Amino acid sequence: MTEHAISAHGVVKRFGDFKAVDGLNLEVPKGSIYGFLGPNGCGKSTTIRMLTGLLSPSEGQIEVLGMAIPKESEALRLKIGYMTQKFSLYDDLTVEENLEFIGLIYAMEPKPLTARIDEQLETFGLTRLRKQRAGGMSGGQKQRLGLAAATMHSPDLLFLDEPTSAVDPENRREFWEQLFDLCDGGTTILVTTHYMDEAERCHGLAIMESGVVRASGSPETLMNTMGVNVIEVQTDNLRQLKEQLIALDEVRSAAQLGVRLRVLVDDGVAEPITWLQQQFPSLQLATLEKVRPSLEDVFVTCTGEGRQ
Ligand SMILES: Nc1ncnc2c1ncn2[C@@H]1O[C@H](COP(=O)(O)OP(=O)(O)OP(=O)(O)O)[C@@H](O)[C@H]1O
Repeated sequence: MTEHAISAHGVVKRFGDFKAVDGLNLEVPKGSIYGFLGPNGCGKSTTIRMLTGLLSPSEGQIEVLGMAIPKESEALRLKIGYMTQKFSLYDDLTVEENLEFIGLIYAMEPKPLTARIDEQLETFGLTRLRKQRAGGMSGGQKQRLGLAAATMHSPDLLFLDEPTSAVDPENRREFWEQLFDLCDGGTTILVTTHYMDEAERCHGLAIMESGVVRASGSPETLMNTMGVNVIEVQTDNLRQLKEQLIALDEVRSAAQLGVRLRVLVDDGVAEPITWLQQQFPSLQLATLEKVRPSLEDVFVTCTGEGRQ
């Protein structure tokens, strides 16, 4: 039996008449990196707040690290780390003072605290910056400090809410290396993201829309079972063709990528290339190729973003 760091069943969160989360079921295996993907406002942050015990669900059961939430939230707090979207450390304190402050909140004794600060500075490449005020750091450095702070007390489970929204691709890549190091050390990580390349790095994924999980599984499984074929078309007048394509019921989405149009056709259509050429005879002369689905294809297929 797989041990789960998080199990949630039938979780609902209402704000007045509005359901921000509507019947969420979630199983996150221990020691994995699990991604939450979804458009703005789909309920990712609300879900994280419930899983961390900061917000009580209106309905449903949540168990995190074997504890019933929100009942045992107080005990859970010592075992989890939470990095929010905004840098929530103190701009006027130096890097090491910020870490010291967090350590004191967790009631760490002076000697282990000093040793842990040194260790964290080293792990997150901040040793040279230890006397630097946090307010003067770059986006990438702040994010590393945020992760160092969130893991000061060596949590078993780490929640990261869009941790890389303010950093460049190189720093994002480095950040993910650090997440895999943490994961190797046994930490379970739940991360929300808008970036498909980040989602693809996760062991498991849930794609949310309007408070509902539309699809979940490993990135590979999601890509292999999404129920569409992906055809790339190279021809003239792509803009006009796109409009005509998305008017067809069998076409879930058509998106331009440079000189190509990426068309998602329901897999109920047995021969999608022949079918497209039958719909638009001018495509007999065009280049059409069936390609491997990407996670972005999965995303547009299950969130309906493709028709917008
Ligand atoms: N305290 C609240 N009171 C009322 N509505 C709320 C509250 N918190 C969140 N919502 C609403 O619930 C929905 C989900 O919000 P949430 O912040 O969970 O989305 P999200 O997926 O994290 O979005 P983003 O990617 O923009 O952070 C939104 O429509 C939001 O306006």
